[in-house]
Amino acid sequence: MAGWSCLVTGAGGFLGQRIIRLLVEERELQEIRALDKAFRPELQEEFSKLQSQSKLTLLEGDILDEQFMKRACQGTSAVIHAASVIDVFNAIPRETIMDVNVKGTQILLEACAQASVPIFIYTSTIEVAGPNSYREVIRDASEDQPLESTWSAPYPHSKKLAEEAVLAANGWALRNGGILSTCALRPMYIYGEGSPFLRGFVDQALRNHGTLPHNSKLSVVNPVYVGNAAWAHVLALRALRDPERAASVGGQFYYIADDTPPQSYDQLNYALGREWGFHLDARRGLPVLLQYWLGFLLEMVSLLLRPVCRYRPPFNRHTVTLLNSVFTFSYKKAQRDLGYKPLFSWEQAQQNTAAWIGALVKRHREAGRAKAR
Ligand SMILES: NC(=O)c1ccc[n+]([C@@H]2O[C@H](COP(=O)([O-])OP(=O)(O)OC[C@H]3O[C@@H](n4cnc5c(N)ncnc54)[C@H](O)[C@@H]3O)[C@@H](O)[C@H]2O)c1
Repeated sequence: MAGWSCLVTGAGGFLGQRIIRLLVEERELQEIRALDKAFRPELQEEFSKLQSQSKLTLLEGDILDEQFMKRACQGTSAVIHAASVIDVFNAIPRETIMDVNVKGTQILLEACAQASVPIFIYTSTIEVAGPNSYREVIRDASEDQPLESTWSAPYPHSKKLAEEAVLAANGWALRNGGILSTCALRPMYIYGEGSPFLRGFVDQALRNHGTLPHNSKLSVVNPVYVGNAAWAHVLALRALRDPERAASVGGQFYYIADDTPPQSYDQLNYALGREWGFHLDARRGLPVLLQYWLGFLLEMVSLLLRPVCRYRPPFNRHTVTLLNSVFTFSYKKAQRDLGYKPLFSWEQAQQNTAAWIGALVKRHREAGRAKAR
């Protein structure tokens, strides 16, 4: 398949950008279409510098726009679908999340069938597998274990439905008589330079004399560095383009982790930020059981207030569970089928991320000094 092209949705996002940066290095890739709702001017400039290596086209638009998606898919050989609305804290209306994550994925699958795009890779999430209870310990789990999120919270629910739709589309007949091959990648929590979650924690700590929140002491997770999560997408693409491997990869899902040591979310933030004087909040938090039932109470308050106003609780049962569970996964299946091996070690990932946090701290201090003048 010499001279092929790839469409990446969500290409302006945290992960999508890294996928684009790796794709430009792929030999034989003639065109990359980077699609997002909007691209920041700095990113546009950065992408324009990549243009010399392969043709990179930016497409700004909504994945819910069927005509736009049909045009975006026309003449492309593969799709990496990373666009999504991520919302753990119920900040975004449920309908928006369901629309973008589920309907958007269905529109894209249909557009691929119409335009005879033979490869579709979906960026799913570990959250489609759970955790469902903070009391259940899941360590080093693999794809053979039947794990499925039972939460009706819009983010995990929508990602689960979208993943199901993608895997069910494996084997679809394409308009040109070809066959669609699909697979889904389920990255762990992703960290690294540009992470919107990490930026939130850093901003919070900067406002709070360097104190990082310490509300997920009990969690044990194995997060993945963004460069490694992006690399897994490139390898999935190579596997589905390889006629010998496509049959075994098509219709499969893969957990994507790396060699980041299992730790709590709090410990991860501390490991990444301690160089800049950040420390964890030393205060004792509420017992998890109490947090859980308080979360339930707050959900009820939000429900009762719905006819009058929109109240967004600071936490709920789902977030308490996410932040307090032992939930770690192995990447052996991705290693076996996709040849996945992390590109970055934990030390490199930590160094890169800490350097980015350092730049945020510096910018914050400079802004403070300018204000004081
Ligand atoms: N960040 C994590 O920890 C994590 C973990 C596991 C899986 N994922 C998955 O990885 C993918 C990328 O996540 P991310 O962390 O880069 O998030 P992100 O928010 O940085 O990127 C998502 C991108 O999708 C775009 N988008 C949203 N709605 C759109 C629409 N209607 N039309 C076009 N573009 C739209 C956004 O503009 C954004 O640039 C998502 O599918 C997410 O579910 C993320």
